[in-house]
Amino acid sequence: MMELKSLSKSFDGKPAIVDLSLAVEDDEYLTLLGPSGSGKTTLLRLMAGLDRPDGGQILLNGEDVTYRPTHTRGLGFVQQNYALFPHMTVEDNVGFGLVNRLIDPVTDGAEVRRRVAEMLELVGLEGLGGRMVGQISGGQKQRVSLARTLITQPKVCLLDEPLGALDANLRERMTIELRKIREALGVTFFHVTGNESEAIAMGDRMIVLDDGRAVQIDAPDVVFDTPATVRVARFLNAYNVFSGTSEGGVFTSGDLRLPVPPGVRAESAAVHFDKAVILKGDAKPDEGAAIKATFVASEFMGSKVVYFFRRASGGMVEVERHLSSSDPEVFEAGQEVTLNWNAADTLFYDADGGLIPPVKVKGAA
Ligand SMILES: Nc1ncnc2c1ncn2[C@@H]1O[C@H](COP(=O)(O)OP(=O)(O)OP(=O)(O)O)[C@@H](O)[C@H]1O
Repeated sequence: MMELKSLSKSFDGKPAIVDLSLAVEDDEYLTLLGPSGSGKTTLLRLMAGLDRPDGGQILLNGEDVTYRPTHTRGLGFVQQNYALFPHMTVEDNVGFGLVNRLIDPVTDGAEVRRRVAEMLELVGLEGLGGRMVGQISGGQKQRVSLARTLITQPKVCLLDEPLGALDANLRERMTIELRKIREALGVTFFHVTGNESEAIAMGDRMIVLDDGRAVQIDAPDVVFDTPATVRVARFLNAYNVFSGTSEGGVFTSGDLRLPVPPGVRAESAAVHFDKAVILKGDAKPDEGAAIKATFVASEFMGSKVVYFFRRASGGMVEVERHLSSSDPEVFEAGQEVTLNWNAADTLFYDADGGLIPPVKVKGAA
């Protein structure tokens, strides 16, 4: 098990990691999601021993490794740019770490070949061992990079945006394969991503990093159902967020009016893209939340369609429909609609952006 205790790191007086604590369990798939500049790479570099923290501790199985050199930590690091040797074959790249490591190098050529072949098979590269790195595709380079790290049998494997350079199709396939490879080896993966769908699909748990702080650590479905802060809700790219004010038990944002428990001062409301129904013309909304909007555009994205509307009171709203549940609806540009959802599906956030724990309120279905 790896434990991070109150880690902090600043660059030129500007905090990059702030008081971050986390326990990474054995045999788990953790994803770290955060916007650009939130400190993801910095955190990985601290864990790997490539940078020193200003404060805090890193423990590996109870042992303090905070200032131990990288190669003694038993960690693997798959870097963003693959960092392969272009003048070597795939086989030599994969075997390199095994042959050249400082501690316990493998010197028996037959043993190296056997382990390289085993690893190439695991990552789906059998038959390509003799190719030069320049003669394989981006997705294959990604696998070589992974194989090269995994062959050294790390206890924890750090992956810095490992699928970032791949096209959407390949990324989807590798998402499934990474999970399978991890499960086959029983090694812990700590996978950094800026992509929210990747974080949901891959991990047993996800950590959301915002401005150097771990603002939420939970199972992916919990993060998606109840983002801990309004910034997380925005960042997940799955919620419409409305800024407003609360008075006398009512939250108001333009024409949106929603009951909130007395004394609650919500300043933002968020509703998931897939919660609203779209009512055309004069159709009366159900009780609950309703806003007037006009149709702007729609976008087909594989198994779903996303509709974009402009609110009468300003700002854009998105509604998502999964095509397995209905055929796509057709709207004309500028067509007036009412977006209507169950008030109980709304999350509220306070002035500091913190989630107000959901409670049943009057008017909610
Ligand atoms: N060596 C450095 N010197 C000075 N500032 C740095 C250094 N490394 C990172 N930073 C700063 O620390 C903050 C966090 O950077 P980091 O690279 O960890 O973010 P990130 O979440 O990995 O971003 P991205 O997704 O864009 O790679 C940023 O403000 C960055 O400018």
